[in-house]
Amino acid sequence: MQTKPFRIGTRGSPLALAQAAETRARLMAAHDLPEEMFEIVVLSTTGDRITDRALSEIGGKGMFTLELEEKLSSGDLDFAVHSSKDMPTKLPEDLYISAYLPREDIRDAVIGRTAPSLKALPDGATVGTASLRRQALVRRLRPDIQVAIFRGSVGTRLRKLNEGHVDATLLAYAGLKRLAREEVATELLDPVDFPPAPAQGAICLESRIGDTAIDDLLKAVNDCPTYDAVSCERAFLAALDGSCRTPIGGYAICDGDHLKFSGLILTPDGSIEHAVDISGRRADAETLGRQAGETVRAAAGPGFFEGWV
Ligand SMILES: NCc1[nH]cc(CCC(=O)O)c1CC(=O)O
Repeated sequence: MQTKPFRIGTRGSPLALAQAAETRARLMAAHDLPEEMFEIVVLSTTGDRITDRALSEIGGKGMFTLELEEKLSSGDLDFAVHSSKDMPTKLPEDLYISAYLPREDIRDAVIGRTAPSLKALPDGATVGTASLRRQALVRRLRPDIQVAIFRGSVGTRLRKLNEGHVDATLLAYAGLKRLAREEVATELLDPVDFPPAPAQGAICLESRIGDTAIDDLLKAVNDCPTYDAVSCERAFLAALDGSCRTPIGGYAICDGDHLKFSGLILTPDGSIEHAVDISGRRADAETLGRQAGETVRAAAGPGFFEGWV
């Protein structure tokens, strides 16, 4: 029996800490363990330190995970808690995603200052976001809207909005809910015309391959529909080479043994897009995601992924 506390790795942002606390609470309940059996170890990542540039400029996704993964590989952590959306599609060879917690709401929220919805924003309004996907999807609906790069924690972004730098900002509703700030949302965007980022709203747990004691611990809190849906979405991203430089949206929904996936890639100005819809057996979640990725990749042609940074 384990007597030392399990070491849970997390970033230090308020959202990351809330997610680590939720994970610990679920594990305590699933295994009837006291809080002292879990030590939350906070690490700062490159993505936390560099907040003045778009993520696509500083190298994209690994920026939020690298430092945690190094400490997992060296055995200094037992597992790490991540927003699945921030995970690169390729993981270090010795690590894997061992569990997904039940998914939160997948939608993006508008937090409007001068108007409540994207449609109602004034002509030429400015929306703050650093996400290429959100920029492209906003411009697709409202080509007159200007985009301002907006990074930092959820709290920082809400503060910048309230200071009047922009008319509105966009955030994952899941993050707002986990921070008990959902009342700031003025519009929830329908995934059909505003597809979320692959894996949005899902917390994942990453651990060492072959660490059976940790597998047994984490398996108890895994949510199978989330696992299949997010695996499909990540396979879609991987097939598109998931660079942060291409706006990509997509979401899978499990319905009994079935899974439906809708994906979209678009140019940064939202003027050209390629969409895909696919459905099949949940057991084939990853294959379906990969096929969807290959389908839009072929439809777009090689030139689509070049020509901008
Ligand atoms: N990179 C930031 C990030 N990573 C995960 C979330 C939200 C929570 C989630 O999607 O699980 C956010 C903030 C946002 O997009 O508003």
